[in-house]
Amino acid sequence: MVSQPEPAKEPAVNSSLQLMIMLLIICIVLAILGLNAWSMLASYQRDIRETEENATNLALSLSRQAEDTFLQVDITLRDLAERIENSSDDPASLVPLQEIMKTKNENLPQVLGIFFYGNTGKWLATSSGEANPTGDNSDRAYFRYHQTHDTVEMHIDNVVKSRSTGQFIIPVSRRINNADGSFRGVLLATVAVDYFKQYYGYFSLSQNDVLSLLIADGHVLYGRPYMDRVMGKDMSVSPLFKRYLADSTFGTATFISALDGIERIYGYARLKRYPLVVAAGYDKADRIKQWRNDSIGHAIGSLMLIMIICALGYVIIRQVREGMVTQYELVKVRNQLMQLNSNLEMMAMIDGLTGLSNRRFFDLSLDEHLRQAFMHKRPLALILLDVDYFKNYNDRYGHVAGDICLQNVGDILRHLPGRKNDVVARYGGEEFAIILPDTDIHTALTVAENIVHLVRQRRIPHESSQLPSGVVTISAGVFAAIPTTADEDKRHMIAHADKALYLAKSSGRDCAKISQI
Ligand SMILES: Nc1nc2c(ncn2[C@@H]2O[C@H](COP(=O)(O)OP(=O)(O)OP(=O)(O)O)[C@@H](O)[C@H]2O)c(=O)[nH]1
Repeated sequence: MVSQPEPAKEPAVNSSLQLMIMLLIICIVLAILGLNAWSMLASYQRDIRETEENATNLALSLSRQAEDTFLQVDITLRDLAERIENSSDDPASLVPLQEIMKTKNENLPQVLGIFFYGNTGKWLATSSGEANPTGDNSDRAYFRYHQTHDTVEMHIDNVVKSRSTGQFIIPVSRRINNADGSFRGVLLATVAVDYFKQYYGYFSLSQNDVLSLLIADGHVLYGRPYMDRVMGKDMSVSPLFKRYLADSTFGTATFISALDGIERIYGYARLKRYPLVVAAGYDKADRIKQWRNDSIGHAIGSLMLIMIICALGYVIIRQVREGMVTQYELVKVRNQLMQLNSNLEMMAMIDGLTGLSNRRFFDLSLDEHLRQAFMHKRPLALILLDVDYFKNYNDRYGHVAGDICLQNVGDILRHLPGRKNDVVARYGGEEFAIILPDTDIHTALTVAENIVHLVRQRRIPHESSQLPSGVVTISAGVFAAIPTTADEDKRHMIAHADKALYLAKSSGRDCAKISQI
C-alpha cells in the first residue's frame, strides 16, 4: 500500500549533556577542595608534630647541658668537701684550701665564686681569697636547709642576689660535717644565672617562645625571655608539674601558660642526677601563623585552578547549548522541509479537479494491491467508470459545467460506503477507476451497479444525453481475479476492465458489465 510520509517529530532540546558536564565540574571542584583541605590538614598535623619533636629534642639537649653544668660543680664541691672534712678546725689550714678553691673556680666558667661558711654562717674561706670577717650567711635558705638536713648530697636552691657581687646566682651547696657527723658548715658554689642566659640566648626563637630551667619543686631558676617576671616564681601549679612530669621524665605537652595566657607546645625533660627540670615552649599561634603562610600559596593555586575549571566548564556548556540550539534549528528546518515535501507528494497524488486520488496514485496502488493479492492468494477487483455522452454534455453546457459535473460524480464516489483500503481515483478525462482489494467479481459487480444507480439518482440534467432519462449517467466495466504471478500484468487487468466497460457502453450505457477471463 502506498503510504503518505509521516511528519517528523520536533526533537526536544536535550539538556542532560549540560547537566552531566555541570555535575562533572562540580565533582572536579569538590575533589580539588577535598584534596586541598586534606593536604592542608595533613601539613598542619605534620607541622604540629614537628614542633612537638623539636620542643622535646630542645628540652633534652638543654637538660644535658644543665646536667653537665651542675655535674662539674658537684664534682668540685665533693672534692673540696672531702678536703675540708679531712682538715682541722685551725684557720691556718684553710689558707691552702682557698688556693685550691681559687684554682677550681677558674676552671668553672659557670661558677662566680666558691665559699665555705662555718656552722654559724661565718665566712671561713672563699675562692677570691677575701673572706668577709663580719659576713654572716646563716639567714640564707640553703644554709638553713643544711643545718636541718643530714644529707651531704649537693643541694640546689632558689635564685638569690649575690651579697658579694650583686649578681643573680643559683646557690649550689653541700653540708660539711665534723668527724662525729655534726654540722660543721656549708660549702657553696654560686652558679651565675647569666651563664644560662648566655647559653639559652644562642637559640633562635620567636618572640613568645620560652626556655626555662626550674627546680623540680616548680621554682624557676631561669626563664627566657621573661627573666625578671619569672625568676624564683613557683610554677608547681602548672600542668607541666601537675600532670605531665608526674607521668614521664620527658615528653611533649600543649597547654596555656598560667603566666601569660599563651598556648604553647612544650617539650620537657627532668634531669637524671639532679632535681631540675628543663622546658622549651613554642608559641602555638605563631606556628599556626607560619603554617597558614605556607598554605596560602597552595590555597591560592587551587582556587585559581578551580576558577579556570569553572571558566572552561562555562565555555563548554555554552558551546554545547549553542550547538544544541543549532541542531534544534536544523531539525526544525528539516521537519518543515519534510512536511513541505510530504505536502508536495500529496499534491502529486491528488487530482486537482475532483480531490480524488490521481492516475499516478492509482498506478502505484494497483501495483501494490496486485502484489498483496498474489501473496495472500486473494481476489482483486477493478472497476472502470465512464460518464456517458460527456462530449455532448460539454457541447451543451460548456466545459466549466462539464468540470462541475465531473466534480459531482467524484463527490458521489468519494462518499461510497467502501472499505478503508479501497482506492477511488480519477483515471483520466471523464473516466474513474476503483480498486477493491479482497473482492470477487460478483461483489465488485454489485458495487459497480450501485454506483451507476447512485449517479443516476443524483439526477444531474443532461439534455444532450442520447438516453431517455435526460440525466447524467455512467457506464461501468468490472474485472476481478486472483493474480497468478507476482508480476501480474497490470495492463492485462485494465484491459479486461476496459473490455467490460466497452461492453456496458455497447449494451446501452447506464449499466455495469463484467469481463470474464
Ligand atoms: N469538461 C471537461 N471535459 C472533459 C474533461 N476531460 C475530458 N473531457 C471531455 O470528455 C469527452 C469525452 O468524449 P468521448 O470520449 O467522445 O465520449 P462520450 O462523449 O462521453 O461518449 P461515450 O463515452 O461513448 O458515452 C471529450 O469531449 C473530452 O473533451 C474534463 O476534464 N473536463
